[in-house]
Amino acid sequence: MSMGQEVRYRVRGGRPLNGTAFIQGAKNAVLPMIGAALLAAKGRTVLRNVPLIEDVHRALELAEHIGAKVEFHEAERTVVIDASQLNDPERAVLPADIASRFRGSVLFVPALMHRMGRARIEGVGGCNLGSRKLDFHYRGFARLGAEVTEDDDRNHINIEAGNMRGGHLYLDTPSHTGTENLIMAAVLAPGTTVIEHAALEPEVIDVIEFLTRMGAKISGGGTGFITVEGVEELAAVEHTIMSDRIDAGVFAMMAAATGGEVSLVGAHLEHLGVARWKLEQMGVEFAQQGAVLHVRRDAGAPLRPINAVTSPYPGFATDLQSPLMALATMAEGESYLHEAIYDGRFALADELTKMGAKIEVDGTRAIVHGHTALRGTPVVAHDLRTGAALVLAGLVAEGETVVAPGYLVDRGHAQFEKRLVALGADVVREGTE
Ligand SMILES: CC(=O)N[C@H]1[C@@H](OP(=O)(O)OP(=O)(O)OC[C@H]2O[C@@H](n3ccc(=O)[nH]c3=O)[C@H](O)[C@@H]2O)O[C@H](CO)[C@@H](O)[C@@H]1O
Ligand SMILES: C=C(OP(=O)(O)O)C(=O)O
Repeated sequence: MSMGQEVRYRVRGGRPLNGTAFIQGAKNAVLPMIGAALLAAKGRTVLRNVPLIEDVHRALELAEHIGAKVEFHEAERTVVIDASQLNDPERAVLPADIASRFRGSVLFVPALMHRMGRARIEGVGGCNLGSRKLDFHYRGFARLGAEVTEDDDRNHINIEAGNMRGGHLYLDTPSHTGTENLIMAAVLAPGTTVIEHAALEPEVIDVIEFLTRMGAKISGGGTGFITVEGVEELAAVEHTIMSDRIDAGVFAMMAAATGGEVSLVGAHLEHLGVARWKLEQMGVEFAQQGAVLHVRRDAGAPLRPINAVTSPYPGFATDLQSPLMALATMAEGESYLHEAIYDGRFALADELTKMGAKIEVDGTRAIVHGHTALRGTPVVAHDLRTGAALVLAGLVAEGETVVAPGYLVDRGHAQFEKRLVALGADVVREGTE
């Protein structure tokens, strides 16, 4: 990593978004798939529609660090992974300097356990959203036969895989990466594994499809009750990653905020779950035209306020709660938001307040008093979705909004500046990482 000037997004508001945007491949599908590709002891995996985001760069660095050969053909959005040489247990380490920059690093643990017999986790990152534990993951690995211990002095986690075998697992809440990680831990463990209270997110289904193509035996995806029959080995295969529903939701809300009309290539309305209905109630019009989602909002009609509570899929996605809060500042009346997944996602309220919004926060509930005119000012992206939400706010604010650190936006949105400029926005991304 070269340390240049910090990346920031400079946004000047007042232009409606119009035209066509390409929705990227899903961040939350590609990260587990890179982890899954490392389970294949022979051959080369080809992943298509890979988003050009920082989290993917970190994941590929991590894959190389543990001994995989990786090619990222960026123009083709294609990653080729050869994991045949993962045989040095000394390298079965997730070092803090890479792994603490993204949460998806924890998705490498099953491959380390199965291929190298052990895993050492020196750090796991991701967005700073309050308390985010990994206890479901570790408890599940232990029930499958691994020995999980923590270094008292440094908070490092050591996992000895030993003889893994199927087991009966459950999740306290339907954790997204928890479900993926337990499936990946079970696919090569002899015997039958049952995972109760599993996540239903479309990305989890896409990961199950990918693993199934590799030769895994998984049933019950999308039902909350998953059964895995362990197999002896998995093959390297080709897979095209589904489109990113959060990226699609952000672009739809940007079109709504600015009173524009956009075609989102690759976006699927059914993947938005409850978010679709909430946005329609606010006055956003959707039309699915085959594999293209058309979104418009009549600039002459006021945006209506909304109530939303975040919950696992198909509930309102927590990752869309931040842009919804920004959009709610533009609605005529009081909106109520309840963040039921994370206890630290309302740092955005203070940043929007700097721009002129009126938001009352009480723990994990917020009331947004709209409509308020927003004005541009320097604001802090505390996490990825806060960053995207502040860019959204900047698109309607008077004057210039400067959003930093831009790295957090780049963690999850590919070529954000280019795609927004193509829609007519005045956005400049400056600085280098
Ligand atoms: C890389 C990835 O896919 N990230 C997504 C994934 O994160 P991630 O998979 O980390 O989110 P989870 O679904 O696991 O988290 C849900 C809740 O469960 C808690 N929890 C989770 C695991 C655990 O072992 N113990 C525990 O207490 C978390 O702190 C959180 O409050 O799903 C989130 C919820 O849809 C999204 O916001 C993230 O974008
Ligand atoms: C919380 C998010 O990501 P991560 O789980 O990778 O931190 C997110 O995508 O908004």
